[in-house]
Amino acid sequence: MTTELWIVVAAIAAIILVALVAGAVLYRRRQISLTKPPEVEKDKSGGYQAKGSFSFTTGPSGSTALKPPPGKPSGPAAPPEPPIIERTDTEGQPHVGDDAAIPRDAPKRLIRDVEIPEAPTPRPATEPAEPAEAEPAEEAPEAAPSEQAPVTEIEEIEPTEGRLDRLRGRLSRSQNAVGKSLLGLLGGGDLDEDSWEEVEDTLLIADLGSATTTKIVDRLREEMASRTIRTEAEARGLLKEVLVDALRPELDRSIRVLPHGDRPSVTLVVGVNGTGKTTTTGKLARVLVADGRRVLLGAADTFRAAAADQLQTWAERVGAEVVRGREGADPASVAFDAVSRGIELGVDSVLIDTAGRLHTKTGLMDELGKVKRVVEKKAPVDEVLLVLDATIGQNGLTQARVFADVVDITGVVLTKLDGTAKGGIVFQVQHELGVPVKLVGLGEGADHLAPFEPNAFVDALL
Ligand SMILES: Nc1nc2c(ncn2[C@@H]2O[C@H](COP(=O)(O)OP(=O)(O)OP(=O)(O)O)[C@@H](O)[C@H]2O)c(=O)[nH]1
Repeated sequence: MTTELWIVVAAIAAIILVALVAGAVLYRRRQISLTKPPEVEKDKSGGYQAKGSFSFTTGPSGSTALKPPPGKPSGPAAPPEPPIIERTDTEGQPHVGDDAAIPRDAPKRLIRDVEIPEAPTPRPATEPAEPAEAEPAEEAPEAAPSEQAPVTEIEEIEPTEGRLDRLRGRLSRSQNAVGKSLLGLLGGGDLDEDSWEEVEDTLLIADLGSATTTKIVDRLREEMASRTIRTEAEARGLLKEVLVDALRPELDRSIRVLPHGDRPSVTLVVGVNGTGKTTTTGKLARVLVADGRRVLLGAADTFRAAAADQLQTWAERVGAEVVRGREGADPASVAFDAVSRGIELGVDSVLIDTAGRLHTKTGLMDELGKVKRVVEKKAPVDEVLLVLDATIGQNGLTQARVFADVVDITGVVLTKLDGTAKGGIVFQVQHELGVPVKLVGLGEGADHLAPFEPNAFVDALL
């Protein structure tokens, strides 16, 4: 009897023990699944690092014409000592740019929409084509479907010669009005003080600014006193001469985008929001490709996701390479990667589109300075193009001054001259900063970009 009781007690104890062990195992398993986040963290940095170096390769010419990096054997084992993304924000502290306003078209995302990155793709050193395909899945999950099915149809591009002549009709009508009223005033011969005041007002209204206006009026007065101007044709001749001189035709307006033999040229495109930086970068790429150049576009506008998509579309249309970063990535790192990639691929020109930034936000301006400095660790920046919206008038000059201080602009692109712009800002920017206007945007069309030529510009004005 007692023995039986002991057996029953032992059996119950054994069952309880088994249940306890099983419970503990299950509990541990649950715990393991809960403690996965560290791996997710690892993915984050890995995904970020791999991101910048691979473009969404689109152009067939780009992938077939891959050149091995200069002086590098193509052994697969070599660890990728090419710049594994020079991360400049590893400290995890708030940094410049954090005070930025929300981009104008930023989609609102709920927390459940934010996708955790996949496992990191190892960064290959020698065959870039393969991972480039794997990248899109990781990049901006909410982005346009075009990423899945890249547009590969490459467009025919009109030759660039004589483009300003063809685009002349697109210069805004308001500019013609300025020319007309000036001709009307000067064509009458001797001018009284009221008429000179009117000339002055007309120039001021056309955004020439007071310094340039005074200079032009003084010169006109001088010339009118020493010549006989009786007809509108004579007035036109004089006015053209004076205005062209004021546009400083001696300035070097060549765009430094040709390669250096062993490395591509590097161009930074900067400016405030919405001036037309991305559009201009795309248009410039078209011009270069039309001239038989290989181009890589760097989408360092990581602030506005749509800007990178927009640039990618431009790249697809012309068959250029593109390097873009994850939304919110460090723009300096993306720009650095774009240049590294351009060197690896042996392209002729790397054009880097930067995020629009208000010149009044010092944090954003510091960030831009950083972009340039970081890029220069890889290759010198040949051209810094400041894109100015011609319709904003005087504010353009203020912007130009600040940008010139931060990144040493080498040229200005004046966009939207087809709109309500008066164009007088050309005179001011050049007069004040000594930086030439090199290109003008004359519309939203892909080929609506032209070199700036003082003669043709004044002709259009008059
Ligand atoms: N009419 C006209 N519109 C232009 C010209 N250049 C650009 N645009 C338009 O201006 C708008 C803004 O151009 P974007 O290229 O997106 O400007 P962005 O400077 O890159 O903008 P952010 O990335 O927000 O800083 C677009 O609708 C362009 O089509 C131009 O020369 N003429």
